[in-house]
Amino acid sequence: MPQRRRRPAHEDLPTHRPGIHLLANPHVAERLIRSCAPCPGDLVVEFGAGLGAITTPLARTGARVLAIERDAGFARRLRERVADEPGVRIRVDDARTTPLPREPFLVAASIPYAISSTLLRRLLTPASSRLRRAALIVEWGFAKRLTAEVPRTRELAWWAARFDLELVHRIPARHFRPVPSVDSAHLVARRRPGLGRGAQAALWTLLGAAYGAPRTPARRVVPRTGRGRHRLLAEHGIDPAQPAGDVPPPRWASLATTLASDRGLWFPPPPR
Ligand SMILES: C[S@@+](CC[C@H](N)C(=O)[O-])C[C@H]1O[C@@H](n2cnc3c(N)ncnc32)[C@H](O)[C@@H]1O
Repeated sequence: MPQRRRRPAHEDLPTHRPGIHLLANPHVAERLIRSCAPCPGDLVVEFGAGLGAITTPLARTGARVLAIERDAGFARRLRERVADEPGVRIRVDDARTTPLPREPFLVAASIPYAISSTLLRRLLTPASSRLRRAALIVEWGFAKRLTAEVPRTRELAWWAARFDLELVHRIPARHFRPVPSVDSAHLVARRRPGLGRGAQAALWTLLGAAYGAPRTPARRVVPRTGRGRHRLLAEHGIDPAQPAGDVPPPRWASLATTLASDRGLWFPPPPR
């Protein structure tokens, strides 16, 4: 039987909302969802669901979808669009304050540029975050800053040490309606395995020392252990004379794992 064609979400844009750019290319949404890689039953949170350009294909993966949308008008229309998708829950709420799941979760979202930093801080900063993986559409320049080999701030370094941040591809502005003035990026954050509580505490302390005095040689920001600082740093691919602020965060994470196993050291807990 011929299927009725579902109108693309952006064609339903009721009135122009300033600063809101809906995704108009379904291939971009499909690629985003593939990189999020949900299995049936996984919980996927979508922030800023709009009219469902991502929500609808996401629901078809069999994942449980929690769609957060602040605009009640959008949420009402989205509810109609996904009425026959039992796995979708819509919550009218602000992504900056809505409670995050206590169970492990994934994220797939095209997030409003204005709240990108706030939202990523909620997802990536707390050591207690249950986020496993996030596939995001963000502003191009923001994605470049996030994925720099050596980030500019301690917080960005904290994210990059605990998550593999991959800039998958550039998304030209023409794939959105209305067309924004800048391009976007498809970004994926995958939690790096094996960084336990103690290692996270050591990492937070190392980054504090490195970013507090970025021109200081790396050997000076590392606590004394029985093993000799030069050897210890070299084992983790860090040149002891290198400025501490130039060390790529995954190397600090690797060193933190070793320091955490030293019973003579104690590190204050990282942000919860
Ligand atoms: C870039 S659009 C993306 C919409 C849809 N996901 C798409 O790809 O077409 C961002 C969406 O986030 C919503 N939004 C903006 N600020 C929000 C906030 N603080 N909390 C939740 N949703 C928000 C907007 O109403 C809009 O629907």
